[in-house]
Amino acid sequence: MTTQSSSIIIDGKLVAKKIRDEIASEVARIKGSTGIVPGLAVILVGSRKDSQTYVRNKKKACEEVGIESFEATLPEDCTEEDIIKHISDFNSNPSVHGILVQLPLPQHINEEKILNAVTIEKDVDGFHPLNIGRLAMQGRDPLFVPCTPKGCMELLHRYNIEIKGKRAVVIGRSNIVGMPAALLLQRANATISIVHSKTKNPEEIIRQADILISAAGVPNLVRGSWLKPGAVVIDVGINAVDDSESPRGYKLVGDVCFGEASSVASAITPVPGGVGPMTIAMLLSNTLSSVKRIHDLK
Ligand SMILES: Nc1nc2c(c(=O)[nH]1)N[C@@H](CN(C=O)c1ccc(C(=O)N[C@@H](CCC(=O)O)C(=O)O)cc1)CN2
Repeated sequence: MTTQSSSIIIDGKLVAKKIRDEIASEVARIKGSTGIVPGLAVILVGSRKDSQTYVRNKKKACEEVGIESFEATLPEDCTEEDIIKHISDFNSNPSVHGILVQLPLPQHINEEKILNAVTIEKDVDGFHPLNIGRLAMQGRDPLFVPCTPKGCMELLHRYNIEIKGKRAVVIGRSNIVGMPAALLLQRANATISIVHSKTKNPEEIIRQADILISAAGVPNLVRGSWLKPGAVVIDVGINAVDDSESPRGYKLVGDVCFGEASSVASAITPVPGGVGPMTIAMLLSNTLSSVKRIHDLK
């Protein structure tokens, strides 16, 4: 007889709501005691529907917690200089405590040049090379940690999942998720491996994971049989697949076959409703830390 266990579902939507409520109280306390209103500036280039939705959701989340939002929307064919001009204005605007440039940028724009222009003190996305460099170094601390990987770590902490001494595998090595997620797990004293598109026998490495963070962007890549029984699975993938039954014509699925994995893992994040909502909650959290640091508030 085989016993089928089922895993704890890590509810990112619920945790993100709790964090937003905590941030709203803090923002109200700061406003009440100092009159300072935290401000977040978002720069959107082009007209990608998904980016427009994320930016709209960021503005709405700011509004709900009492953070003032600033926005610059630029056309697809704008120049790097146009974007940098807006960044410079926000860098020197004392009402703005956080600045982000929504990614991806159009092909003709040099992402590195743009991200380097955001002052490190307001880099609430944590993408500036100085912040990433500090994250990678022993004994140094970044001013900000990228939001999605920070959200993954927050979920592990809030569900009391021990990281120290565990074997952690990260699938994907992107600058915005995979690489910083691996660095954060290492800083939390896990032993890490990174699996990527050129890795030989990825299943063999993934099967060793006590904690798996998948950020591959490939729908249903990870099968239940690839997991170590009892592993904790954090699925960062948000992949749209055709679905004629959905009004949108598509549905969102993760990198991990949820049905198979949930009978092997001890805990797992769903898609949607897992890591995604944590990204925006962590952005608000970084903006709150920024206003506190800039104004030397407790
Ligand atoms: N400058 C940045 N650009 C991008 C980032 C980022 O952190 N900074 N991350 C992603 C997009 N992103 C935020 O910008 C983001 C992605 C997904 C979600 C989310 O809540 N997803 C939901 C599903 C939403 C849906 O139904 O469509 C979920 O997973 O439950 C929030 C933010 C790339 N660009």
